[in-house]
Amino acid sequence: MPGGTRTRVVGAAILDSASAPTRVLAAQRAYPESLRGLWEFPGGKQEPGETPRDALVRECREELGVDLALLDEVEAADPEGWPLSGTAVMRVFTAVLSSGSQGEPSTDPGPALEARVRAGDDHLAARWLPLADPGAVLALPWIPADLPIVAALLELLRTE
Ligand SMILES: Nc1nc2c([nH]c(=O)n2[C@H]2C[C@H](O)[C@@H](COP(=O)(O)OP(=O)(O)OP(=O)(O)O)O2)c(=O)[nH]1
Repeated sequence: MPGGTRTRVVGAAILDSASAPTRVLAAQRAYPESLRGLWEFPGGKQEPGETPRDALVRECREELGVDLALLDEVEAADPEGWPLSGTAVMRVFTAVLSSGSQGEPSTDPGPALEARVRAGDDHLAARWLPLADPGAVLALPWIPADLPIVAALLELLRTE
C-alpha cells in the first residue's frame, strides 16, 4: 500500500537460548473480545519515529516486564512484514531475555529469567512451548495470521 498508511506491528519470538533454543514463548491475548484467548507473539504497534527493534523492546518491557536482547528477523516475503488482518503488517524478531543489569545480552537466560516472564494486563497467560514438538506449537489457537509466521520460525530454527 502506498503512502505508509499501514499499521506497523512488531512481535517477539522469545527463545530460552540464543545458541541452542528449545522453547519459545507464546502469549494469550486478553483483548479485544474478538482476539481474546488467541495466542500471539508479544509485541504491539510501532510508534511514529521508532525503529521496529526499539518498539519491540519497549512493548515487551511494558507488557511482560522483561528486557530483550533481539537476535534475527523472521523474514517475510514482503520487507515491510507479514500481512495481518486489514492493512496491518508485522515484523517478527527472535530474542532472548536479557538480565538488563549490565546491559549485556545473555545468550542463555536460564530458568531464573524464564520464570520472570509474567502475563500482565494485556495477556491471560504466557507459555513456553517446546520447539521439539512443532505439532504442539502449531496446534495452539494462534491468531490465524500468525500461523505462517510460526511455521517460518520453526523452519528457521530447524535449519540454523
Ligand atoms: N502483538 C501482536 N499483535 C498481533 C499479532 N498477530 C496479529 O494479528 N496481531 C494484531 C493484533 C492487533 O490488532 C495488532 C497489534 O496491536 P496491539 O494491541 O498488540 O498493540 P499495542 O500493544 O500497541 O496496543 P494499543 O496501544 O493499540 O492498544 O496486531 C501478534 O503475534 N502479536
